[in-house]
Amino acid sequence: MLKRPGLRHESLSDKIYRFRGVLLIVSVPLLLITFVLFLMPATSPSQSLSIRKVPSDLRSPKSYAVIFDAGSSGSRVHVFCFDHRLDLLPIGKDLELFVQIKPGLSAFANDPREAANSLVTLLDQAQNVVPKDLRPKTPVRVGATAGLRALGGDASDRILQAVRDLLKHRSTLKSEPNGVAVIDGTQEGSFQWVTINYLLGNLGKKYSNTVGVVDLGGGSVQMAYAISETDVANAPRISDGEDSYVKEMYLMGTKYFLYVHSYLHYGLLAARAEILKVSEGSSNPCILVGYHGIYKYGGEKYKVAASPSGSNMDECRRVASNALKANESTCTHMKCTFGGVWNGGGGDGQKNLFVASFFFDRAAEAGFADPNVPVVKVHPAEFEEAAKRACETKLADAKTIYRRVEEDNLPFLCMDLMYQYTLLVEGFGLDPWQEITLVKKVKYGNSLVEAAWPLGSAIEAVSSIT
Ligand SMILES: O=c1[nH]cnc2c1ncn2[C@@H]1O[C@H](COP(=O)(O)OP(=O)(O)O)[C@@H](O)[C@H]1O
Ligand SMILES: [Ca+2]
Repeated sequence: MLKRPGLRHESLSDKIYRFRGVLLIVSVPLLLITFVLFLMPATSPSQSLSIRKVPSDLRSPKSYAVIFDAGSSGSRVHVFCFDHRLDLLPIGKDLELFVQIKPGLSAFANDPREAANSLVTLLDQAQNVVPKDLRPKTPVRVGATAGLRALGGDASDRILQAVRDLLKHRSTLKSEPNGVAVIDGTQEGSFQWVTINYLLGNLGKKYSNTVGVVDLGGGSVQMAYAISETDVANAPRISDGEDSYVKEMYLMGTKYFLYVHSYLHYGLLAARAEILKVSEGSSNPCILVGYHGIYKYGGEKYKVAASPSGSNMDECRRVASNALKANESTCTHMKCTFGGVWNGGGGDGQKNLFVASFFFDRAAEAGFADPNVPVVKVHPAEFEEAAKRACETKLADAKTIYRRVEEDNLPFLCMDLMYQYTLLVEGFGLDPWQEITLVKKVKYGNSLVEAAWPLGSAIEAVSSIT
């Protein structure tokens, strides 16, 4: 595991004896370097964050953080307030300020100013809950996820620049050098893991007592869980430019090795496009009968046509599975999820899985999770059962049966639920009857806090203030 470059001592010549003074001078720094290398792990997981409690005398008793989540389907702002022990303090009657709007920044691809302006109401509300004197000390971050990731290049840079300008002119909060940026998927996944484990009170415990997380966004899906140090050695080497599979983190005095991977284009809304591509040119077996239209995603348009005989769960499963490329891609690692991605090796850090975002939303809309209960235990099989029911429904009837589903989403209900089942079981290799926890919010003290990555980012932002 550890690199220990040894010093070779050979007692072969008088020369060495003659130059012993020089050797002594050279060997002291060499020994020091050897000692430093000895302390470093041989495999070098990319380090992501280091969170520690800061003694109260080093900082004010309260620290605020303002985190914007520029998601692919909407923008949100979260404001948190921490005490010196890094516990959450109330903001008003809640433990966070959380406000959201739709659509996300990527919907304004051709108009960066308009994109930035869409954040104004969020910014004003966020700033208003931070006491005036603390604003210049309060970090503000804007993390854009899959929407801008997929947009890429110039368009994304221009939007981010417009957001920087907005913050500069309209806020007195503290900007960090790289505070407005597209965050990479592994960061998003690890922040999500930190959020949930922080709220559950798991940080500082052994890795085997933490929970794993899956976050199904619109554009991408992330999985993250802690693995043992011995499993780190099994992590496949990755080529330049790829994200490393393992992040090393120091949280509340404990070192964790986090397996984390983000799958771009496999968020729920992006996957619709992938599934429609599989059936391109003909009808799609996942679409509720009675629907013909266009699906727009990421600046592209896809023809959507239901099969005249209606949607069919088994055929829908086939196209969903096809879109996931679960079986066809070559897996060069011991075990893969899909698309040739290492599965992390499993283990105790994954036995409890907290599954968030669209998994929760669709389960609630399909009627097998209570939308008013923020944490619900279910089995992947329930997504399949719900898919079966949805796939047997005609669009004309769906409106009255599924009152919680937004009209635009109705034609896709069979597809969404079947995709979610396929992703969990074929993609991530879960047992259909394994218990998983759907999560929207987590109880912390007497309040509920959003189970989303911004809290992890806020914790990092305030713990680096000294
Ligand atoms: O802070 C949050 N609280 C609750 N749900 C959230 C939050 N952030 C995102 N979501 C859920 O995530 C899904 C949308 O994902 P998003 O727009 O963030 O896509 P992305 O993560 O792929 O960019 C929706 O189901 C939305 O309700
Ligand atoms: Ca998200």
